[in-house]
Amino acid sequence: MPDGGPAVEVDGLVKRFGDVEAVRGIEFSVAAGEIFGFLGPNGAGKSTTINMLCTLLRPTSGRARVAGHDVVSERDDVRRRIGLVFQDPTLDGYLSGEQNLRFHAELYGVPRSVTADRIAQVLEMVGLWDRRRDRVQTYSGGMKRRLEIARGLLHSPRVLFLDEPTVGLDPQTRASIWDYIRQLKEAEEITIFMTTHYMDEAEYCDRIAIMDSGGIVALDTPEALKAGVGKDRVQIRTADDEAAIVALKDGFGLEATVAEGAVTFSVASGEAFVPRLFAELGVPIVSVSVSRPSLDDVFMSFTGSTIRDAEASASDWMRMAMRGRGGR
Ligand SMILES: Nc1ncnc2c1ncn2[C@@H]1O[C@H](COP(=O)(O)OP(=O)(O)OP(=O)(O)O)[C@@H](O)[C@H]1O
Repeated sequence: MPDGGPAVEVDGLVKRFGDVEAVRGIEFSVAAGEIFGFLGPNGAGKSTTINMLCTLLRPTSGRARVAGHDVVSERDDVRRRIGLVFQDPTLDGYLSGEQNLRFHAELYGVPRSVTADRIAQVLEMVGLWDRRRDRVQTYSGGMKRRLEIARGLLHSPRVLFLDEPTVGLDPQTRASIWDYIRQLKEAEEITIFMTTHYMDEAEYCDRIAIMDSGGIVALDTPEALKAGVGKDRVQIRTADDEAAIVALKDGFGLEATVAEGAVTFSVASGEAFVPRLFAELGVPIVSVSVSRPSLDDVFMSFTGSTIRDAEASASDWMRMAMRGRGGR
């Protein structure tokens, strides 16, 4: 990558599948050394974008450069400089962890003289050195994912693409994978481009792009995105929720609903609003909590649904589509 150049540069990138425009002319760049997160509901176009950046899919139009090289005209240069960790595991279960890595090193032309050291280094980094001689089929889900990350790093890529690196793992394993990702950023000066469905994980990214219906609808740091929502979430427990909802509407012009067992609404400067609420609501308040906007609120404000609702409706749609095809 030319010194100081962006790790990923995308300009007017489009991908069409027949009538479906999966990616509609997106534009962004990722600086070297960033952890960049891609968020969006199912079908938003995230995988299609990543696949184009990884040279696995040819763009319909537009341009993308990864690690300083064009993904179409300099495909092999891009491939040598990227690491991939995708959702579908591609490890060989009959081989040991170490053998899997050795095989990959040969495939990528890692010089023989450095292979052993490099394998030891990445296995140590993901905490699998002690299990290196065991067959991969005896590994837990989390260990397999860690081995995949080690493999993605073996040839010292400049950009590591991670597609849902922690999906399906328990919270503890997710947390440890994130520890590795952060260590990695420190140790290898690598750029990390990832997709996730977990909002708490998106918080760890330096910047986030939210994708919806083939376009990028927001792109900024998690803090700036949250600040952009501009409103705090207030939840009150009251003696009479129905009366409180009416009083909020009539007295303050606020739309409230019951969520998580509490009357919930959004207001600018929530903490400053609370004294007024106690003084003027006219319905006894039992307790109150004020929270800053979360990335969920950001996602909601740009896509009109929570990421969980978006997933639920996508799976409902899939079910309906299956029924429509007689796949009941
Ligand atoms: N090979 C393909 N042929 C036809 N349509 C496709 C193909 N791949 C993706 N699509 C369509 O392109 C759109 C974007 O899909 P994509 O997989 O990129 O979304 P996504 O954001 O990665 O979703 P998910 O979170 O489910 O992986 C969808 O409408 C999808 O049906």
